[in-house]
Amino acid sequence: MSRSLPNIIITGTPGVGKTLHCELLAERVPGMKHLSVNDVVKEKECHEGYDEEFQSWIVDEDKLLDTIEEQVKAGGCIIDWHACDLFPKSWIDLVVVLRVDHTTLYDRLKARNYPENKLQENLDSEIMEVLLQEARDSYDEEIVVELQSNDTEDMESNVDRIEAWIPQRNYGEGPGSGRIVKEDDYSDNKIDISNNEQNPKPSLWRVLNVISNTVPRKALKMAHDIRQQVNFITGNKNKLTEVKAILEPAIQVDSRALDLIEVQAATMEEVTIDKCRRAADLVMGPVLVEDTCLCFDALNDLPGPYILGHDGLNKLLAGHEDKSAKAVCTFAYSAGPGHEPILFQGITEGKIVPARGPANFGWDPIFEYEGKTYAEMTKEEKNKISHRFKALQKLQAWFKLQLTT
Ligand SMILES: O=c1nc[nH]c2c1ncn2[C@H]1C[C@H](O)[C@@H](COP(=O)(O)OP(=O)(O)OP(=O)(O)O)O1
Ligand SMILES: [Mg+2]
Repeated sequence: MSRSLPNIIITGTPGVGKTLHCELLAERVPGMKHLSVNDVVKEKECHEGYDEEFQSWIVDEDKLLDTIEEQVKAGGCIIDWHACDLFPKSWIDLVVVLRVDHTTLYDRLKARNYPENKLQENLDSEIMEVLLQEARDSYDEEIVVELQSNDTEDMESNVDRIEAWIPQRNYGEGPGSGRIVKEDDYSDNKIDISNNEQNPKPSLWRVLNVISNTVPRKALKMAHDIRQQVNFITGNKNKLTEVKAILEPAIQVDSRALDLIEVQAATMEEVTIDKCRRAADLVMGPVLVEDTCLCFDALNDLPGPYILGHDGLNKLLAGHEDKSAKAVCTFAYSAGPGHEPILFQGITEGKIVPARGPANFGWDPIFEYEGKTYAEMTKEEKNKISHRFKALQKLQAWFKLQLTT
């Protein structure tokens, strides 16, 4: 079906200025209308509800396409959304991907009060050209244009260019019929992505976090599918609670309570590796295990894994001046039976004191760090400085790396 006015997608990372571009263009060009997908999704309820975990409306893509089909087929739509791959190729004549400098984007998102982590994901995504890549993967190369959008001058000139391209022909006659650009017109705007292949492919996790508050169902499903998960094998409920508090929601923590035999070995690393192998064999799948040691400097790192009640621990040090101690946490992750465990260790240095604070978890009341025993701290406080937290930080960094390589 041909149309006298083209359909244009204006896309890009949140904060690049999509909506301003769309509004300006719609004002300038008679017959062209701004179609904000965020608004349509909410007003026409083209969603399957709200995903609390990702803080996003889950877009029902079929319903969205049905809702806008008639309008789009008539032509003259300026489609405003951060995702573009769901619109049928035959509907679209031009895809404009707006780009912005990192510092400018940072300032804009900061002004929108984005939380720091979401802000960082958006910056990463812009740097990694996630949305440009999506546009290039979804449409013929010649209808995808990348334009800089750093200030009002850029915006004016972008809108001029798009406007100048509009009154050309009947659109929708086939691929590339709405070709806009002579390459050299835009050479100054082109970012060299020729070596993009070498960059780690941006993960869907990132793509998803880019999204402000509506998200295609497909993307959400993939995000849930690739969301990282561990099966933490432990007999200790307190450990599990802490591990969940530290890792979730980035990494989902499932658990099985199995009492694993801890072999006595020369080093705590060996103890943990052995425990991890046994666990992997037992559940026949990927596992995470952990072993905690308390090491007293005066006793040459004893008692190590041989932890007693805390009275006993205090008595051990009775004759010693030096009460300094290290809490050492060693996690081991195995991808399954036969896979070599990978270790992540965290150490917090403190000292052993007479018990203070509630006796909820092992030796928490006698391990003092910067004036407070673990037991005197809130959960949040402990989980920011503990041996367990430090080890899990390393684990998280490693998991993140697995996603991008
Ligand atoms: O943050 C901690 N704060 C206080 N006490 C702690 C902590 N972390 C471990 N602990 C205690 C529990 C156990 O008495 C011993 C370590 O033994 P450890 O073998 O690692 O733990 P576990 O046998 O209770 O659980 P698991 O099934 O994971 O082996 O130190
Ligand atoms: Mg144990």
